Amino acid sequence: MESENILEAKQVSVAFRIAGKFQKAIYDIDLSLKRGEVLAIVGESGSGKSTFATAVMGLHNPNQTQITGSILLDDEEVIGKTGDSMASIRGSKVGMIFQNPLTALNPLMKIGQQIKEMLAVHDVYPENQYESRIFQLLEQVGIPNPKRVVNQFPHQLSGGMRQRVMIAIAIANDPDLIIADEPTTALDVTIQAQILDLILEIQKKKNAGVILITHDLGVVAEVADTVAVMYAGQLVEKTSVEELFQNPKHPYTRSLLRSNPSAETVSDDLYVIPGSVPSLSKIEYDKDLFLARVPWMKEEAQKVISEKMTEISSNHFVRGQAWKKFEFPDQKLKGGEK
Ligand SMILES: Nc1ncnc2c1ncn2[C@@H]1O[C@H](COP(=O)(O)OP(=O)(O)OP(=O)(O)O)[C@@H](O)[C@H]1O
Repeated sequence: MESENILEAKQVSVAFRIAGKFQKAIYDIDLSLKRGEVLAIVGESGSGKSTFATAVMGLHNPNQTQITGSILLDDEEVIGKTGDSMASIRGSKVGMIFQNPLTALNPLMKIGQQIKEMLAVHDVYPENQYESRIFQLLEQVGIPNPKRVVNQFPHQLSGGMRQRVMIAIAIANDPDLIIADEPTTALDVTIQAQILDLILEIQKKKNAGVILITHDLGVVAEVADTVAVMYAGQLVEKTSVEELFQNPKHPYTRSLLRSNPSAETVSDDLYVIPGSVPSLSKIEYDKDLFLARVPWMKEEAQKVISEKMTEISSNHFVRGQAWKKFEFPDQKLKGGEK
């Protein structure tokens, strides 16, 4: 029987070998995703979102990376799998859409051939169906004139068309989980909504799970069911999209929401989080990671951040206790909110 959760990640940590020693980039990530749902992972650049996604895909170099914990994809353990055994999962159970199609696609190979290679790695479709499947996919992702496109190279297509091709490759073998890592960042604003709609259309049709990695909280509000906020390699808050926007708790989440342009913030009041995510060598988990980023947190609150996530209400998880004492400094907001 199909398991309800397509992804079940428990206590996932990833460390990279840097200058001869392993340094952790993500710590004890617990995340799960049901079929048919969209999980958004948000956080600033360097917070560890892609490192987690790459672990789910089994794409980290095993000689340079230590991964611990458990990642079940449709009940099958991914951690520890390499080579052919991982390749057979990748593509058939999980497909990934990368930020930049130009670097993800092979510049020297025709589009049709690239899709065919993906089909050939798996036994989902028999060889005599490859050609019809390629055309079916190109049509599904909205490529006009697929007959011409199969014989073209990536550089001959526009950015939006390249991203559509990458989506076709990612879904070629009908994966149950689609990971989209900033799938629209490299595209023109006008094309962004079309690509996002396409991903969601495919997701609904297949009842697939989607992990959407994005900086764009507007997109999150629109499409996500669950949101996980990451900072410096840890999850700091995880809950339903409604709860996150209506009742954010962690000081870092609240700073992120304040720093995003939205209907509620007057543009002059847009908050800028000071500093940036610390580099791996500077992350010290026995010290307060948030001090530099949320500087007005009360002194006692700064001391009580623990490393544990607690379920503060049904399905609402927050790291530490500091949120209980956190107050934003006065900021002018529309509607007189303080
Ligand atoms: N292969 C690697 N070797 C060493 N360090 C790495 C490697 N990949 C990522 N890192 C480091 O791990 C941390 C997390 O990076 P990651 O790319 O996962 O963040 P991110 O949240 O996805 O950022 P972005 O939004 O910019 O993609 C960063 O400090 C990054 O420099």
